[in-house]
Amino acid sequence: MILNLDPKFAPFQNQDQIKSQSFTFSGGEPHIKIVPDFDTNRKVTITHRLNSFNDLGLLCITVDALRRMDVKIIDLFIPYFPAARQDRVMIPGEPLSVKVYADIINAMQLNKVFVFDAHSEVTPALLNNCTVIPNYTFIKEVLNRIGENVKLISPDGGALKKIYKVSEFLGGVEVVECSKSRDVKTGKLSGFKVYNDDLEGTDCLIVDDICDGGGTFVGLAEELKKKNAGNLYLAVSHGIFNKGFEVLNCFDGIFTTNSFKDFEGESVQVIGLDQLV
Ligand SMILES: O=P(O)(O)OC[C@H]1O[C@H](OP(=O)(O)OP(=O)(O)O)[C@H](O)[C@@H]1O
Repeated sequence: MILNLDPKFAPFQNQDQIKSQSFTFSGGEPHIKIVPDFDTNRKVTITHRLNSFNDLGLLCITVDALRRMDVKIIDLFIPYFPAARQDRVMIPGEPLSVKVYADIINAMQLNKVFVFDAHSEVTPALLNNCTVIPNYTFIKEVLNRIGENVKLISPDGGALKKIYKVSEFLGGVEVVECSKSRDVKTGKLSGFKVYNDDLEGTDCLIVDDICDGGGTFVGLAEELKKKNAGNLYLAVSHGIFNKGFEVLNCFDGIFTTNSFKDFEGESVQVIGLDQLV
């Protein structure tokens, strides 16, 4: 049975649904009332866009409520894993945030945790019983929309590990490897390299897990344009887009899923996870 915690994010509609109402008390604490009209011997899958500690609070009390109703088997589907990029301590004094979230979720003793296109191998390594849902069907749907005559562009080493698997799934679409460098002291992006000189007129699809401010992709697009690439497209599993879409106007098409939020009316094509999992 499915228990959706975010009314705007409701995948798995073809399965039996548990009714609930969540709200926030005036003091800021989350609360939920689950309608106890279902067979608690059945497995419950909670779906939740868990983007922050506030969302984690609602998840914690929901699991508590289900346990008090004697639900034994609980799965969790959280497409975007918060702080997945804080998967290493770069300088003393920083937290290992991804582990903090993982430890709290592990303490809930869930049956399975499903994450969509995890940022790195650290997230599934830290989470008990974690299954990572790959981005293959998402990228396949993007190619359905833009055509298959493109090269897949991997922005950096992190993306590279995954993009060859995407290519294999798609029947061997060509991959172009790239790298980005950061200033050691400030962590700011300082340069990009594209390891393919034969891109004249070639349509390119940059594939990555997250677009946050977009600096990675704007910088890479400039390098691709220097090589006279054709149309440029961007596909990211998790769209944060904190600087909006104006900064990304070098792209002929931007694609994401609704793992983080909805982006209604924005200059991005959102492919719902309900179509992909
Ligand atoms: O839109 P932006 O603000 O440019 O951020 C997007 C980039 O950030 C993440 O990688 P990150 O640089 O954290 O990769 P790393 O873990 O390999 O350092 C993500 O995988 C993208 O490549």
